[in-house]
Amino acid sequence: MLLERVNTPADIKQFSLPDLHRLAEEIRQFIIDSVTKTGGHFAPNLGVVELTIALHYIFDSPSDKIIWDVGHQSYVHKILTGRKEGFQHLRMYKGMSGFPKRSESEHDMFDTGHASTSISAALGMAIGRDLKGEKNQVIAVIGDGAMTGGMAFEALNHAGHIKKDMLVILNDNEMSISPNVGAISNYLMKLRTDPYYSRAKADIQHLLNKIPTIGDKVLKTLERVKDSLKYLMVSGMLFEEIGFTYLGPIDGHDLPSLIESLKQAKQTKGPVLLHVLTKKGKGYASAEDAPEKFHAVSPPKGPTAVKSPAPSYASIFANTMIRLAETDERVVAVTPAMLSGSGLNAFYKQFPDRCYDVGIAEQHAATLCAGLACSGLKPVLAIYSTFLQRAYDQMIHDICIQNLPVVFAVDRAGLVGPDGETHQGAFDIAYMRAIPNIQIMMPKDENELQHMLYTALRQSGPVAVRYPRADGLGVRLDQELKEIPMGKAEIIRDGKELALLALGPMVELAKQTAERLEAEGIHPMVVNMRFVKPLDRELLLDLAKRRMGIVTLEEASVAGGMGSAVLEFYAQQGITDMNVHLLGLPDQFIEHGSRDALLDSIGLNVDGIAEVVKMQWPKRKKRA
Ligand SMILES: Cc1ncc(C[n+]2csc(CCOP(=O)(O)OP(=O)(O)O)c2C)c(N)n1
Ligand SMILES: CC(=O)[C@@H](O)[C@H](O)COP(=O)(O)O
Ligand SMILES: [Mg+2]
Repeated sequence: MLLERVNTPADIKQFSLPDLHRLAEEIRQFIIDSVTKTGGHFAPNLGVVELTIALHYIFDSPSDKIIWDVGHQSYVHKILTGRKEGFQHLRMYKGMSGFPKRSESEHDMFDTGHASTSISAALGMAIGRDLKGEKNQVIAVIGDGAMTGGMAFEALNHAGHIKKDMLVILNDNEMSISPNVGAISNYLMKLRTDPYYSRAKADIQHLLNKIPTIGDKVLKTLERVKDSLKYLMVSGMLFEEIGFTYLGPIDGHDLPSLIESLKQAKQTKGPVLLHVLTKKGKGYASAEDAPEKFHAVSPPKGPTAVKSPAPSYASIFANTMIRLAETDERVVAVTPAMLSGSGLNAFYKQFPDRCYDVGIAEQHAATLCAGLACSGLKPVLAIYSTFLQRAYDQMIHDICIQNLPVVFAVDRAGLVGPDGETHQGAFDIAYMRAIPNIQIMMPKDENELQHMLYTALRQSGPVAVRYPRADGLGVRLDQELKEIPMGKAEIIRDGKELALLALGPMVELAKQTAERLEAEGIHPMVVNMRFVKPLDRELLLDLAKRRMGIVTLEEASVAGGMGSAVLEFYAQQGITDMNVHLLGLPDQFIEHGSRDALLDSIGLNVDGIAEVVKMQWPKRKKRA
């Protein structure tokens, strides 16, 4: 096995072309065998096997810097840079990350996870190199999906202007997670499929090469002729127009042309964009046929695993959206490239003109919703908590200042697990709560989610409904959707002495903890807070009147979270002697791992909460 001999990129430099082909086959099989066992991003990595081998064959990592946009396609890079063994624990707690991590390897130049950052980072490294008088290469590998992100164009705009030597490799497989969307994607299609342009370009190049050494002047003229022909044949060579040398498109699975093109790119001054055509899922038939389904795969459920009978929150969101859209034609859904992740495929099928996948463009998605609301529609922005971070100013400037009725369906709120720090939905309560006019709620289960969505669409201003990346509790779904009184909490069980104020999935945890404490003579009240903004003032004042201690529970950053809101409330009321303890996500980025392992690691479990309660209220006697 050649792969056994590869522990650093230098190990492949001496390989012959047949060796490199064999290595590609071995790596592809390694990914299939390993990732189908552990779960992880699958089709994207099968699509970049040859590209990554060619990159490490031509460039010298880590002195040459390779940045992987999104980074979900960096498994081949990790295999070639000495981390084969890490795949046994891919994305597991304390195991290898599924994304590039500077802390993991000297070959990982930039931590990624969110899309469209690689060109900016690469340009920064190119400027840094030149200021320090260094000579290394800088390469950004960005997919056609990530290229729909506005930030990518901000970087292209800057790079094309200041003309630093750098290489952008556009890995074009016509897919985002779903089929890629937008005019840029159509443009790339034209470049991909315009045989006339690529043939004529080859003919001209052949002609130029055939003419014995000719004076620079003539060569420059002929180059201009070639370029103007290029312009003529593919109108507005977008990348050339903004200052890049465009190379390609080339077959991203053909090692000789990859190697040849990378050599050419390496010798070309200024910013270069190499357009590489790949097949997402290459080498695994079902992934090639269904790259969306195989974008990421889950580990096989063990023989003993019981399939949860409960639907996922995302599926409840999607089904409720269909119900709401059927009865109100103003309801419109918008998603920034997460159609399947948000569960909206069926909605799109039923309402194709009321469902917009805008590409990886969260800022645009938010302000599009503002425009839709201004025209009297009821837009629902289906967006992951972590990706909503991209649209923070749009929330404030375009939606909340104008107090527009936009519903934010904030999915993946709380710990998402294996995707780690870049994807945990930790901060949305803190970053939304400070914005005037917005209302924020979170259901305790899937039945309450459907009622909250119904309630949110009946509000006259912006509302966020946040829910986790999880299956529901398997509770019965009410047939009739009903309005939940805004700002009204639900007392699950009364109690004495202290109250557990819980949000979302923490309500179930609070109930289990209360049962545990009963046996220890402690009888906590359990409250389903339902709302972060507005808080249930009446409830909080009553707790103060009853001299109750409080433990707040949320799967969100404690800093700025629901607990902070409770503290602020009492402070504003001049009630200064409340015993309030805040539990939630600590002031650190939460790494990858299963959600349960992560909750245990921060003590957000029955044991952890019970410990805090007994510490805070130690005086209870044990039952005789
Ligand atoms: C800002 C942001 N929005 C959404 C996502 C979710 N996401 C992860 S990969 C992906 C598609 C990327 O497509 P492309 O760049 O073409 O890579 P491919 O999977 O095709 O290799 C999306 C939308 C993300 N990582 N970051
Ligand atoms: C890399 C990326 O950002 C997406 O593929 C993300 O991992 C999807 O997350 P879900 O699996 O929660 O839909
Ligand atoms: Mg793609």
